[in-house]
Amino acid sequence: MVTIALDRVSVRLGRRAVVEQVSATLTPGSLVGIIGPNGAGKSTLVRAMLGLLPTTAGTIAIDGDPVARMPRAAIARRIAYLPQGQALHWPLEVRRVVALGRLPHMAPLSGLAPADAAAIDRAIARADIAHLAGRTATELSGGERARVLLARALAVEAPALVADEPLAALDPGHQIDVMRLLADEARGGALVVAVLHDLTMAARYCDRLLLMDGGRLMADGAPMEVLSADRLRAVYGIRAMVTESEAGPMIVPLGRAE
Ligand SMILES: Nc1ncnc2c1ncn2[C@@H]1O[C@H](COP(=O)(O)OP(=O)(O)OP(=O)(O)O)[C@@H](O)[C@H]1O
Repeated sequence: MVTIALDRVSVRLGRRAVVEQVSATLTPGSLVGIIGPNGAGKSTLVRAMLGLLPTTAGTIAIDGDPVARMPRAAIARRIAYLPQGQALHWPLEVRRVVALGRLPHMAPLSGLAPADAAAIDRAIARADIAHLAGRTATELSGGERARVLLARALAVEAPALVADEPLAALDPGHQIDVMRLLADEARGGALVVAVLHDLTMAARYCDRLLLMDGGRLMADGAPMEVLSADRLRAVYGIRAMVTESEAGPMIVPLGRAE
């Protein structure tokens, strides 16, 4: 189980204040969506949570330990990370890419143990890429590559998963599969944090949404409390239909707000 506690977190990049005074406690067993317009500071916030960027003020703690003082490998074992839009540069076989997810558990220069192989198999099955396992990673489509990288993050089998735009490049069927998978991880006790742009998916599958704008946390709560038409107008500058369908909530952008 992992809890990530953010206390008045601010991050500056260069001279720009990108995240300002964000406080939230993210608890195990929940799927937390981070939403907000382009440039709102979502990726910066998640990178700070993982200790990849220093905070300029405030503190971030993982299970009470300040991230700033945790060794990188210890964080990597606690929180699996699927970065935004990551490229694959080496012509590795897909299974070997997924196997990289086991690195945080391996001693230097040691090979894969049977437990590692089993975790890799589980991740390949869950990300629905068994048919790609023998392919060369650099020769995949954008959506196939995205699922391989998700499998690599799942192979860590960490108690928390942070996924930055895990739906980008996926077709509608695989978007649903991935949201279900993230929700299942949370039902199993994991803390799952996902940066999302699809508001319907966010509303349907997330337990809680953090809405960011201009580096600030504008709303934090149950999806349909956060996603009011007024707030979507104020934050995204859109007119949107917010409604319930038999399949769950639906948020349909209708146009730019006048
Ligand atoms: N290295 C940097 N130096 C200065 N500003 C930066 C740097 N990296 C990002 N920024 C700025 O910080 C702001 C937040 O960026 P961030 O990537 O966190 O936004 P985001 O909410 O994830 O956006 P998107 O939805 O477009 O991915 C943006 O205005 C961006 O231009």
